[in-house]
Amino acid sequence: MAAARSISCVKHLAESPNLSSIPSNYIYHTDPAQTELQASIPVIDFSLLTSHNPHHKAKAIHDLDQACQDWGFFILVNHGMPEELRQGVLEAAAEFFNLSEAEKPEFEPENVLSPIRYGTSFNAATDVVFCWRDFLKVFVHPHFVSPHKPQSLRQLLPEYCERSRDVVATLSKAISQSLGLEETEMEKELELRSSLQIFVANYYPRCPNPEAAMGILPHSDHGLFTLLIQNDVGGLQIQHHQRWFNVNPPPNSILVNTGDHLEIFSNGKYKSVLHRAVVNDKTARISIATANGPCLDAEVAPARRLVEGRGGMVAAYAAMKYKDYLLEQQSGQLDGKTMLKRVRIQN
Ligand SMILES: O=C(O)CCC(=O)C(=O)O
Ligand SMILES: [Fe+2]
Repeated sequence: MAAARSISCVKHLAESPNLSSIPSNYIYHTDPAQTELQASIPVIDFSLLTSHNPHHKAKAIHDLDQACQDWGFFILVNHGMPEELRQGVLEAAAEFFNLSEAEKPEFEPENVLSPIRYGTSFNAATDVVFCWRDFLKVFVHPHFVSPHKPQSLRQLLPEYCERSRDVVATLSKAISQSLGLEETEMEKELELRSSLQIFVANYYPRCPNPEAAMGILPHSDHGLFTLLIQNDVGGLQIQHHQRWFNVNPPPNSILVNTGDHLEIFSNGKYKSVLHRAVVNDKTARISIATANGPCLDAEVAPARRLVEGRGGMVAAYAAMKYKDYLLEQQSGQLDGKTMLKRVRIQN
């Protein structure tokens, strides 16, 4: 059922003929949006993570470990995702946002756990500063749903999401090993067979004052790994050593970032990374961020074998059900890593 009050999307606002500057509730005062710094993000050759050559595989796992520790971000190449599928999903997302204003309200949600959520900003009900962004979020696993239109999205979504989960399954095995655990330990403890996967399409229209607005405010993602693709328009920035860096991924690659639940599971070895999206005055940007987390009912804590026994580390995070974490994080305002700090134990 659609929400009682229809939201006003930023795409519609941006396309109004006389818009020369952004309304004041979109003005972001905290930090300048622009930076000259270009990130040199580590590149991981995905095919080597499943190599039959043990040296190649060990080297790839080592590189992944370093990338997650240093940046919390990496570029995946040789990932096996067909280029037509990547492009097709981006075009299908564009078609969704191009549906008429009369066609989209049926996708407005009742609450933050509704399986299909079309909206604007982050949480328009509570946001103080609005993001220059419209979004579509679809819960695609463990129970697959899809908006019934556009047809192209309905057709491509199952394969895109399944292939993304395959990528994440391989990453989870590699990360288990780089934590010194058995290959399947993460999968078992976090019940990844019923993992929550959310397909998020972001639409950032052209903006008349790009330096004063923000597409998505600084945040870390709640899950384990987010897979990100974009149309050929840049805008993603990540924080590294307290400074913001632009990220310009090579064509045909997938960007991956680590989320809060990887930080918790690894007991702080792999910190979730702060990122945000800036906007521009030339071209609309579309990104697809597929969030891959534990099972909603999993009680997440640092991996048991890391913290148990005599030689174990002290647990730095309290256990919390993923569903409760998600509900709390998504119900408020997007605010850096505030939610993660709530489960962090001050030792
Ligand atoms: O659009 C981007 O590059 C980032 C999107 C993002 O961070 C998200 O959807 O969580
Ligand atoms: Fe994100």
